[in-house]
Amino acid sequence: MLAADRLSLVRGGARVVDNLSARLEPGTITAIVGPNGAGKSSLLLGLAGLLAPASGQVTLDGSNLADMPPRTRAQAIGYLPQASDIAWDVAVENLVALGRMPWRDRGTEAIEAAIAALALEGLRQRPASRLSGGERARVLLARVLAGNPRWVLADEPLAALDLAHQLALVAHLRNCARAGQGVVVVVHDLALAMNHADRVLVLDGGRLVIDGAPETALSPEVIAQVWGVSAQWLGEPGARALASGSKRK
Ligand SMILES: Nc1ncnc2c1ncn2[C@@H]1O[C@H](COP(=O)(O)OP(=O)(O)OP(=O)(O)O)[C@@H](O)[C@H]1O
Repeated sequence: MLAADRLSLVRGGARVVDNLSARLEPGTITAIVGPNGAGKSSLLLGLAGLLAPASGQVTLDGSNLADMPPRTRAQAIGYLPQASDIAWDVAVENLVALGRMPWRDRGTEAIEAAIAALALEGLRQRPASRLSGGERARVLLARVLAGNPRWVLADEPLAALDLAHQLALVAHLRNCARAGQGVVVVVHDLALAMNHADRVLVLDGGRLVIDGAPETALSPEVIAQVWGVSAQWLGEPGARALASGSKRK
């Protein structure tokens, strides 16, 4: 269990996550959603133990993350930052292999599994600095998955992907969850959260507005309140589309 307990985070002197409590379950996919600047990325950093709490705490299976040796924490929690660039001219397969750093082993099996999961076989030898945005996103996620973390925390992993790769990645994250890993993703696409998450945390202005099943957390009332948009869900459960109307505020 990864839990935030009355967590507040401060960046640039401002409180960007405010007194937030949530208990995240392994074996599930949790989506964090909210408008721009709501504090989603900051919360993910806090949950990964990469942004120290101003107050409150984050615990992993009851232990305070802040007290955990960085290597132990990195073995347990894999973190994928939002749209990162790759500066080095390292080959894709070597970059994915860097995901084994917390373990200090070769971890060939885990690396091959990650390469296969993100369909990177054809790109193995390509210099990572010469990839498209979507390819880069897949390589960086493969690096996280190669570490076989118990928790996968990914900041907008789907944003740069085309539809086919989005669906493939969602299917892979579902497999991770089925295998017992905890998956936490920041997403902007509310339909992705509605259709594929087990649970949704809605943030606004650093505060947790609602935390619940997608149907509840992403009701038209919540969407109107948080995004200021009149919208309704169309279609069947698991294949819903959001029909948005006018901006309400
Ligand atoms: N490095 C930083 N230093 C200071 N303030 C920051 C920093 N990064 C983000 N912030 C501020 O923290 C607040 C929350 O930002 P955060 O990136 O967590 O929001 P977000 O919900 O992920 O936004 P987005 O949807 O735009 O990615 C914003 O007001 C932002 O300006």
